[in-house]
Amino acid sequence: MATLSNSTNIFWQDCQIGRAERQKLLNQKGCVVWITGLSGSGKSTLACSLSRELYSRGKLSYVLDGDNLRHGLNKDLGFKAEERTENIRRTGEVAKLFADAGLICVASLISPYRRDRDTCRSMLPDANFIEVFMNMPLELCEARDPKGLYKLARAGKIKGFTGIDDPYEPPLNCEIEIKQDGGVCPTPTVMAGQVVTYLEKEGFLEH
Ligand SMILES: Nc1ncnc2c1ncn2[C@@H]1O[C@H](COP(=O)(O)OS(=O)(=O)O)[C@@H](OP(=O)(O)O)[C@H]1O
Ligand SMILES: Nc1ncnc2c1ncn2[C@@H]1O[C@H](COP(=O)(O)OP(=O)(O)O)[C@@H](O)[C@H]1O
Repeated sequence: MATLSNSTNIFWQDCQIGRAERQKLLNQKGCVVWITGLSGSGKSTLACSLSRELYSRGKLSYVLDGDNLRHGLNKDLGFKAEERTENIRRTGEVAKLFADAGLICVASLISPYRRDRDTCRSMLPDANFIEVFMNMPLELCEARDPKGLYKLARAGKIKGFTGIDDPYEPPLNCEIEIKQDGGVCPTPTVMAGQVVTYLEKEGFLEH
């Protein structure tokens, strides 16, 4: 990774129209819904379903998907631990800006390391960071394998694949946990409903 020098002599610039005004306009409160879990656990599926459900209620959201960000903003980053850390940090900073814009920002990344997720949490007022853990067994994710990546990882053709030969650290204190019920995965609509219920209860869907 390139070493960047720190900026000096910089000053924060305030503006008359701020977060409060934007939130009033949108009749909602900006926040970050951070979805973490193994590849294939259903992060993108939940993110899209949630965004659709919020849209149908007239609420503005924006999805930051790990795979998509790696096509642009984070295209210079690979999957070494320090590159994942930088990937999460940058995404956290962007998510913070979206939340400041008044949007419900839905970030869906594996984000395998607890410390990196906690760093993003610390960028926002605590209640505004909602961590959603896709608690799906590795066996299920591997059986789904929609991109064939687990197969490649098992064959040793991808090194450092999360859950196979790179660690995933589950959250210790997440706000929402999505898991199987009696061995059955909830449908995308039910998963999204669980998050919407939380957002509603915590007052994010009104000003
Ligand atoms: N080594 C390795 N480990 C894990 N995942 C890998 C790897 N190589 C490629 N991929 C693909 O990259 C997607 C994960 O990108 P993320 O930005 O979410 O990863 S991370 O948060 O930085 O760990 C992930 O997408 P999802 O399957 O949607 O999670 C994979 O498709
Ligand atoms: N709740 C669900 N019920 C059934 N299949 C699901 C569910 N969530 C995700 N899937 C399927 O599992 C696969 C992986 O989902 P995806 O959202 O791409 O996971 P991730 O973003 O975590 O890699 C996809 O084929 C998707 O259709």
